[in-house]
Amino acid sequence: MSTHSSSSEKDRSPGLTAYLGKRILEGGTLEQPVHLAIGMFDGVHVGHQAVIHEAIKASQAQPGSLSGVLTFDPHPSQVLRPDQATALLMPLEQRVERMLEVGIDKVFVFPFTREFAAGEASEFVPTLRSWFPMLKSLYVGENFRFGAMRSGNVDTLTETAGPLDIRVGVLRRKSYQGEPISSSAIRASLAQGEMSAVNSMLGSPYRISGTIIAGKKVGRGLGFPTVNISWNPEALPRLGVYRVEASDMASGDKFCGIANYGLHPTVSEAASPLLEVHFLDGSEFPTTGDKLEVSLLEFIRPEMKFSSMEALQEQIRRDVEAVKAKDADTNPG
Ligand SMILES: Cc1cc2nc3c(=O)[nH]c(=O)nc-3n(C[C@H](O)[C@H](O)[C@H](O)COP(=O)(O)O)c2cc1C
Ligand SMILES: Nc1ncnc2c1ncn2[C@@H]1O[C@H](COP(=O)(O)OP(=O)(O)OP(=O)(O)O)[C@@H](O)[C@H]1O
Repeated sequence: MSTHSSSSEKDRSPGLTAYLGKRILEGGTLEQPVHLAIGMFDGVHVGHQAVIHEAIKASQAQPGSLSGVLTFDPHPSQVLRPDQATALLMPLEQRVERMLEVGIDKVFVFPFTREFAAGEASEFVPTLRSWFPMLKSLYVGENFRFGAMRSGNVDTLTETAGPLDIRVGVLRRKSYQGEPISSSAIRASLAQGEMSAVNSMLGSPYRISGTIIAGKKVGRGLGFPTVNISWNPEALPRLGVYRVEASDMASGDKFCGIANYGLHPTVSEAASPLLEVHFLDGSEFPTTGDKLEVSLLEFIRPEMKFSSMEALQEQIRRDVEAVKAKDADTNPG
């Protein structure tokens, strides 16, 4: 995307937005050879990463070219069936950040509209060419569908790209335990608390980032002080207790911890789930206002309503012992 784009270039690319690092560039076409991975990429899972790596490899083999991801926002389900919209694993900003971490040069976000969805499949590649005049290659998974009624598939893509001298790379679907990895499979495992499956399919621990907000200080009375994280995901993890690793986003300091994601029905039932973390080691803990990243490593048990605060306290004591033992196993010495 040219930073010096003229107004006529802007006219030709309605709303295509490119993210490069933290900088957001609006409008313009990309006047540079580019190799593109295409898709929604919610979660940026291991299968998505394989597709993205193909675009990176292609650009490395062609000096002077860029690797890019072309993705869409909002999610098609929000536009086409808003009453049953897909609950996403991550907001757009986190998705873009993950794709940049994976090593892509730029992320291009195109607004997904009903009009775009109704476009003929045969027009898809020519449209891409109008946004990226020097488009060299495209990478998708074998299940990629596009165009009106999802009528376009990898064959349509190859047939329409060939005459424009654009190479198409199609990747076999990556699997986990014999089943294809997909954003939907990860959402289902997350709802079941199957963190080993979630984290394996994602290729790295499921991460939450949020600011620490003030709590009611009940945890302190229980003997297990917690920090509350402001976080409202679309795809909900199973309510319960987790072994976590927390990282202070300003200092980078890491802390082993135990978290409860739930409604804390024993104390007073909350209207919506809250994530709270009790740190197990260190002394200078992050506090209210700090930004924290929390990785959910393992599901320990479901949240329960206890008959007394003493019973809850006793259970948390056991949870903490269990988590410390697992941490010791994971990081011996
Ligand atoms: C490891 C851990 C496990 C917890 N498990 C439960 C539980 O099973 N049921 C429950 O009602 N509350 C549970 N809680 C939540 C406590 O009730 C919570 O710490 C307290 O409500 C904190 O409120 P505050 O942040 O406003 O001080 C748990 C908290 C922690 C840290
Ligand atoms: N397991 C996989 N292995 C390789 N490529 C994949 C895999 N899953 C998806 N892709 C490809 O990655 C791109 C983005 O995938 P997309 O987000 O559209 O689908 P998905 O992960 O299957 O999600 P959903 O479950 O929501 O359909 C597409 O090109 C798709 O074909």
